[in-house]
Amino acid sequence: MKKISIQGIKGSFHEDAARKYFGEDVEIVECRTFRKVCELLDRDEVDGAVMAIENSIAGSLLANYALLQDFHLHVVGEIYLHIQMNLMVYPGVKFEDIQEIHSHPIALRQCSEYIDQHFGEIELQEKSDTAGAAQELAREKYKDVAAIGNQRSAEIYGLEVLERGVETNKKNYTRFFVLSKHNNPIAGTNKASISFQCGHYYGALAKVLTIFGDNKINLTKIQSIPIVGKPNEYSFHVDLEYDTEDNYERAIHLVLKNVSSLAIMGEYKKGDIELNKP
Ligand SMILES: O=C(O)C(=O)Cc1ccccc1
Repeated sequence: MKKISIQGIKGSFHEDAARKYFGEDVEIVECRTFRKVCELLDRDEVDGAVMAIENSIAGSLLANYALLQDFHLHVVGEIYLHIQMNLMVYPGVKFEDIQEIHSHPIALRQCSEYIDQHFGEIELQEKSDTAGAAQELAREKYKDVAAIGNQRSAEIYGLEVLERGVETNKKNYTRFFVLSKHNNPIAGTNKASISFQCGHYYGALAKVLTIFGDNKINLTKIQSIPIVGKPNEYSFHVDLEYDTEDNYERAIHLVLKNVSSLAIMGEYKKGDIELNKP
């Protein structure tokens, strides 16, 4: 059975993402940090990893972009997960008993309107993942704490869901990368993630972007990342969608002549964002 490392514990949104991509037939390997996720992959102790890279509300996880670069990992796929949050308690605990809410900081932020409306100045505790908050609540049998997380964590840790859909914005998606240490090219790709640096002269970046446009390549994301040790210099991480691999290869060939360095992080099949799902 394939082993897939994730940050956080079983029940987290990372497990949801891994299951959406790989199905039930994988072993989830829990890691405390994203660095550990990459280390296990680098040491060939797992076959793949799933890592959040951006959220439609909170934005990019820049530290994860930096890890991809440091560990030279390959992006072999992507997953968009519709994030729905639930307010969960130890069975029997009532709404009026809740004195604290525990969850991942992004989850707390995404539910701030609901929390403000129903709990006002309640104490919020940040945990390293939503499922970890749920597990601790269940283990310690807290009678005055609620956790915020997904349905899977409520089921695994035996919590009662007091309210579903407590996220402020219902169009809340997180994008995850599927990572591999080894690059096994697949046929029929239509998306790529690349990273490049260009010189400090006028029009340098514009020239690169024009090449993509001229070759019918659709840029879906551009993210600048500071280069450690080189203040005021950045690398650009770009996601590209293409109709034909020929167009893509021609564009990359031309771009190579206009950048100081370029790395192809991966070519893969684009994930379905399912925007119209309820
Ligand atoms: O804490 C989790 O369950 C995670 O997988 C991280 C996360 C937190 C909030 C939204 C999406 C992913």
